[in-house]
Amino acid sequence: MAEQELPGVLILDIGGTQGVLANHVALLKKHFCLITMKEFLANKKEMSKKIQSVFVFECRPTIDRELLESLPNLKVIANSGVGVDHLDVKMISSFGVKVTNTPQAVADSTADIGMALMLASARRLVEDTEHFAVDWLGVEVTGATLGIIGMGSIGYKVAQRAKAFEMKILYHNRNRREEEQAVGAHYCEKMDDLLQQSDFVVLVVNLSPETHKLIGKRELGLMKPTATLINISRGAVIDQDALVEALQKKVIRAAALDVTYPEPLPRDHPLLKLDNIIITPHIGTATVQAIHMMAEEAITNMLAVLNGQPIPSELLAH
Ligand SMILES: O=C(O)C(=O)CO
Repeated sequence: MAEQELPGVLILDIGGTQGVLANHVALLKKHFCLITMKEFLANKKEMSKKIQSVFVFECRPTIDRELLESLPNLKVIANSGVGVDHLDVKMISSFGVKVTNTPQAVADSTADIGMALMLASARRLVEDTEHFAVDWLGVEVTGATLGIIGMGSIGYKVAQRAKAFEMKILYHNRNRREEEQAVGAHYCEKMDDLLQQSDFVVLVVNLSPETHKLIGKRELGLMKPTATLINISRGAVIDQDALVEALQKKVIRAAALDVTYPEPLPRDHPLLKLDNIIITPHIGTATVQAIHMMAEEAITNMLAVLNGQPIPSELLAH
């Protein structure tokens, strides 16, 4: 098929690294005529009619009303990544445009980062050796109690991994999950119960008005002084000021965060001055395999919308 016959996809800010860009571009090119933001802005009149899909790389760019108004043939915005807190799904849906994400593609790599952070914090893998020389005892993950807040596809993958570590698994979720039995997870209807009982608490919820600052001073105060808080969801799920205070006063043992707000943190941020914290730069999906699968899942979603077929991962406006 000639390139001009393929449906047009506007690609928005495909992340930072050339590796990501090349991988996504190669896959997208098989099915779409690629239009960059630069090309779109240079020739809006012609390009706007061609564009039927927008491909968004993870949580970086947002889509505003003005862009939507300028794309009369737009049918789908495909987010590459699971979190869509950067997109106003309700507003986008009001234009008759579908929004999709990639929950399957990100689940393993993000769960791995959760486990990596838990182990690194528990066994103090990234502390400087000078400090380590005087105080080197970590804590065991094996047999400890893990509290998972948010049991979606990533939370469940964390539970599967934790089972292999013989952890006692508690979870809190909007709904009880049938799969809990397969991983031996116990449902805590009240998040407070989970916070009080867990040695490690991992946050895997979507960011929404309900989960914004879900973990604040009160919740940190409920946790054991020996407990560790791990965040692989979105930074704003934690009240960061409260976390700084809790870590300074040793209200909890430690924290390990793959996500913060903002990202990255300013160099003088108080979280960066603590020694009982590990911070990684939002690398939940930063693997060759995940990036590839995310593009594939996003493409499947886009093609389903354009071909009028059932959409595997559609997000509905609430
Ligand atoms: O998929 C996402 O939205 C992520 O942030 C994974 O880390």
